[in-house]
Amino acid sequence: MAIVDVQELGRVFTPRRGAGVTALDGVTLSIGEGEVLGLLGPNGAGKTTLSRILTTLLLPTSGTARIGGYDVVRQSKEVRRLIGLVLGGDRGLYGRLTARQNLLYWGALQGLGSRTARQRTEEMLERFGLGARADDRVELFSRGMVQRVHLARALLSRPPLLIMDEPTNGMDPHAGAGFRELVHELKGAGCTIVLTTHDMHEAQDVCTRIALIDHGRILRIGAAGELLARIGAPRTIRAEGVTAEAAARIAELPGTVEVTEQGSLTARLDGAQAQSAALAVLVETRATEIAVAPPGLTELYRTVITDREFAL
Ligand SMILES: Nc1ncnc2c1ncn2[C@@H]1O[C@H](COP(=O)(O)OP(=O)(O)OP(=O)(O)O)[C@@H](O)[C@H]1O
Repeated sequence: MAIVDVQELGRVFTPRRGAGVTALDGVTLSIGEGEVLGLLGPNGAGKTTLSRILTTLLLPTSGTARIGGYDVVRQSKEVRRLIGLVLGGDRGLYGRLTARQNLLYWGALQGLGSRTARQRTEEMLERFGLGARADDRVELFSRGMVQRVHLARALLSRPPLLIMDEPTNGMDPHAGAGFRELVHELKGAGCTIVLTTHDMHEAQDVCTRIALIDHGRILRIGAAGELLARIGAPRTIRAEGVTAEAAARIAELPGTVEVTEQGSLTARLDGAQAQSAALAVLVETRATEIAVAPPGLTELYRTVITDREFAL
């Protein structure tokens, strides 16, 4: 059964003056129970807008979204009981309150009852390694610690659906790995997760499906393996000790998409023929550390999302 059902969802931001911005442009999407759906796309693609509508923080201007059968606009109270929201960065916590106070306060807002709220707060502080700093004000925490408080808060009411907007933003590699373990664990417990991230490795590791979004539209949606097979994304060959002549020969092979050289070489190659030819050149010219990497989400992303001019 679908826990999230989105039909032709749209959101236009209309400023007082000037043209409106279409942040979401007719998104249709269904998410089954126990899925982990990754939302990937460039800055300004519409991912946060979609998350905010699903969590009832923002109204759509067209279309519908239902969570557990409840409409996010007309039945927002029921929807809020089903979701936990994890935001990136400093949004959404009370800096002047301690970690423990933030969790207790949130538990009260969720109507948990003081005994349950206290019990779960202690559980969460322990689980996220916040015990030693539980009575420090959150504004004194590092970004990674703030993220752990966010996660603890979202899980306090044990919601069946978690919406996470860049939850690992600012986490160190250890905390990031801990986060991925947590997602696997939650998935095992039947939790459904919508995860916005710019981290392709994280998405590939934890997501059961990926939605690539740009200009407010879903461009591709499916399991990473399926999407990769469909587009035939280029493979990457890396090598060390590559001569300038070898790099030039590889750059000229039909099927070479890109060659970068910085003492070592990285070539993106389309098709088996280009790959074999490049390997032959590398072996012949005695390159070392030759490695072929299968296409991953980075290649998918680069193929589907057209380059944008970098604009601030
Ligand atoms: N309150 C707002 N008023 C006007 N425009 C907005 C508002 N919120 C978002 N937008 C615009 O809507 C578009 C989509 O923004 P959104 O924040 O959803 O993107 P995103 O995919 O989450 O980007 P990022 O990866 O940078 O977080 C952007 O063009 C953005 O400028």
